[in-house]
Amino acid sequence: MTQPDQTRPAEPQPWPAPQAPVPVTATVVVPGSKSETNRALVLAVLADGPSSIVNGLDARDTALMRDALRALGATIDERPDGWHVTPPASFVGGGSVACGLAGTVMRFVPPLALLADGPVSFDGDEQAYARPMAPLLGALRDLGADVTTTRAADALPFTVTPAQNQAGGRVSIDASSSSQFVSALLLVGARLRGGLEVVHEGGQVPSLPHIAMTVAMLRERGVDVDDSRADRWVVAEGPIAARDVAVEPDLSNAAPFLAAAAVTGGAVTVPHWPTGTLQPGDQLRDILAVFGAEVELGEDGLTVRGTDQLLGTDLDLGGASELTPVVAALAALARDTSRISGVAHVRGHETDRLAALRTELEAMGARVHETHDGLTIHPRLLAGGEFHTYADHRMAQAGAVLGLVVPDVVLDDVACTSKTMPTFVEAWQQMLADSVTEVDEELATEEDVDPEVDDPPSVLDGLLPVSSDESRSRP
Ligand SMILES: O=C(O)C1=C[C@@H](OP(=O)(O)O)[C@@H](O)[C@H](O)C1
Ligand SMILES: C=C(OP(=O)(O)O)C(=O)O
Repeated sequence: MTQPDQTRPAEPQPWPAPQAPVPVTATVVVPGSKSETNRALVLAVLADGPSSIVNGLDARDTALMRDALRALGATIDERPDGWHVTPPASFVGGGSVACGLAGTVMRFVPPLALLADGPVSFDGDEQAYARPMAPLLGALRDLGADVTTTRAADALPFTVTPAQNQAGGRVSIDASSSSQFVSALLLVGARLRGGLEVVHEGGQVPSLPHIAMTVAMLRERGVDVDDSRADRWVVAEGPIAARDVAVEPDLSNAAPFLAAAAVTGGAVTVPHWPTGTLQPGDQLRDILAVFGAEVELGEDGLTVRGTDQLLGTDLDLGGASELTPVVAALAALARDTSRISGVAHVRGHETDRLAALRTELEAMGARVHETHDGLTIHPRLLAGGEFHTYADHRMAQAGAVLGLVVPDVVLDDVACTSKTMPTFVEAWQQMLADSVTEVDEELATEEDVDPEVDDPPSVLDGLLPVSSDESRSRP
């Protein structure tokens, strides 16, 4: 059987988000981190020899990255024991790169074109044309490349024709709309003649933990990076050492599963949660705790237990902005008002996430106010209906969390989760099935110790049919 082409946008798939029949109680294994996988791939093709990557995320964003790197001449052999990456002897131009809707592809790959022997063209999904690119394209021009765009704005689609001298130097950029511009330049910096100094000039750079991840992964490969001053990074010229790596689980993709425990009063464990990590998703431990959940990092992984209180809260998500949609879903189900700040730039993510969240939560009955850099969410009794995902995997995650406790939430498309987790629906359904089994087993154990009960009940026996005009905010 031929495998579906993961690099294409998946056909939209409407999805009635399942309500939780019982408090969600399960162990959920989440696949590898998108951010680590795509950095590991880029660094492997820039390295001084072959590398292997174990537990790399296999999803649309990383399939696009693998194909992009192949278009530049790299060999990536996907074997059962991991991906084996051989860098090209020299980067080849003349090809075209499909970026889909992947920020890491549209930002991390164009600087590699500086090393190519000819022009490289870049295109993406229609929705990607709205994502900010201008600061990075400006930096590539400052490094001698000719960058042409086929639409009016400095955005996708575009072609990068390198100067052929592979010279580095100093570039100044405004990275207030995405940290990925900085990461993109740092990743290639050591391979440019004279290295690279990147200076940010503008408002606050978001997602700083993602830049710290880039710096750490460069240092792990022997690259000298000076990040001792705020808003300035200096990468010394030198080889990037080949390294065999294992990718951590994607902690941001754990968010909806852990949130499921918080909103239903259940308990979800995500195994293999790293005890030291640079993924911003690790902030979920603090975030879920301020919402009132119990959070425990132990040998089995991270366990989140819902309590009978989901509290409103004020959160600056500037460092972990990819969590905004799931956090907004939690806020809409909380007891009182929440304020999310520090995330003005998520207007340039897969969709304008602030507008999308306001629209969808208001349609369900919440009162939501868009601020200059976030959302104020006043919870109300919520009702189901069509929940639009805007081709955004994290909007789909938010809709799934809401659907656990609000009847009749129907996502217009759940297939967009394939961007970073093609197994999302399967994992969600398995989580709910495991929760039911867990409660059935508990009831059976009670029956063992109580001989009066002769017909062991199933938790499903007690499930009330949910009528479409009923709504509730807790199961
Ligand atoms: O470098 C990365 O891997 C990422 C950086 C962040 O981008 P922004 O700085 O644009 O938020 C984050 O939101 C995105 O999901 C992944
Ligand atoms: C912003 C995100 O992705 P991207 O890497 O496409 O920027 C995200 O995954 O939430």
